[in-house]
Amino acid sequence: MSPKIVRVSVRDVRFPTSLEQHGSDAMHTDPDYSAAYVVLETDGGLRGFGLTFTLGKGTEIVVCAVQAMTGLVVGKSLEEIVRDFRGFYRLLTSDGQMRWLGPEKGVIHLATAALLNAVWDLWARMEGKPLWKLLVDMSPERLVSCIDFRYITDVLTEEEALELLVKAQEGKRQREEEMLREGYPAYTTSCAWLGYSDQQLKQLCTDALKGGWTKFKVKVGADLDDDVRRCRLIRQMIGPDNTLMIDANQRWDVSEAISWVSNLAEVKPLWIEEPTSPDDILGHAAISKALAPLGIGVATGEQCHNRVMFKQFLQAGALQFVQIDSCRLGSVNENLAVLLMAHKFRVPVCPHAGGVGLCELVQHLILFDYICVSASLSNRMCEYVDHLHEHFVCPVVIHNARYMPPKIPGYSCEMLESSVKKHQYPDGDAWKLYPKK
Ligand SMILES: C[C@H](O)[C@@H](O)[C@@H](O)[C@H](O)C(=O)O
Ligand SMILES: [Mg+2]
Repeated sequence: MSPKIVRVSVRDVRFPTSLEQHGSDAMHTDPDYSAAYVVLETDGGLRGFGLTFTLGKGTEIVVCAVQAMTGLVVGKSLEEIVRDFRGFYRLLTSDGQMRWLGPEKGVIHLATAALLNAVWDLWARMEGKPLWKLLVDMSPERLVSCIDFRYITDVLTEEEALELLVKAQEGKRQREEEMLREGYPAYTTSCAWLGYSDQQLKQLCTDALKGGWTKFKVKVGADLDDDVRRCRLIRQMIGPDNTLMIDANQRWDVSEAISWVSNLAEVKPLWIEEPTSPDDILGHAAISKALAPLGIGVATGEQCHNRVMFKQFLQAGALQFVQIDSCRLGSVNENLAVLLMAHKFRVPVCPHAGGVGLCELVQHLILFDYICVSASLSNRMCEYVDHLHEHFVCPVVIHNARYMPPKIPGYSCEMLESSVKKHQYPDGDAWKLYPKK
């Protein structure tokens, strides 16, 4: 008997990370890492856990959006959902009235992600597998049946997607064993948030180097002199052979981005991330073209709201690194579409992670990408941020700067109930201590 979803609960959970400037960047100066946290309850007692990531204020709006959608989920059995997962994805994203609030972007899409992440978690638990393994063991036919190809068939048809997946079956077992043995390479963003002092930067960088990290991302974009000083400092500490990336979080206009980044070329960044508006595809293309001679690529995706946007970024040659996000796109379903398009265009995927729960979630997707889609580690790495893992039942495991594949069934985003209770906004005990925003 397939479990039937009988109740959906959603809670507003916030962590006061802004107190210590964790997560700060040129546009988000005081983020409180937060989540709309969803629990699906079934008649058999099995539960599914999902979330979408937010920065504090406004999480209550996402919670409301999830509540508005629960009628589409309650009463469905897991079997009914996954038998036609594409249809279920469409049901959530194409409701004749609610789609007006998106479509497939903004708050309503974040809510879709939270709900669908919980459904995937439920499915993986039901099968007794971690999500990445559920995906790895699925047939190519089953995988493509989860994807909504609407609006992307000019670039990727279902038949082509199937072909790509069938081709990538070769060597799959060896890659799975390799991942279980060695893990997936990661980079760290935790050393150089914008609000950290030079002293902190140095200390965190020293610790990270000791811990085996070789790839580092630095926040830039508020003040050029500060950026030059901070980036030189980090480059000096990590040496010429380690990798450095910079991230401006959408701070600049197009020409400003080109000149600002040219001024930082001496520190040899592999990429500039989110140089300008996340919606400006042609702007990113112009930046990519201007920076290519300097050997600097453009990375973006954490605020790229759907597969249609990614399609156009790829068509326009506007990015050289695709940064999928487990909570911005419509969960695994839409991420599968983007992984396959990126593979077709031969653009490496380097997922966005961090926040709260994003590392836990996205590790599954990138493991699947390597084992079953890209079959390559060249120019690829997954972001890692060292905050808030202690609140999860199955936190990520990092060894030698690599994500070790999770072994426990599910999608890894179940939080400890004690943490949820304590950080629930606005009544949790934690928020009795901290000033409310
Ligand atoms: C507000 C957040 O911490 C962002 O700064 C963060 O997601 C960042 O862009 C990243 O790439 O990790
Ligand atoms: Mg970023």
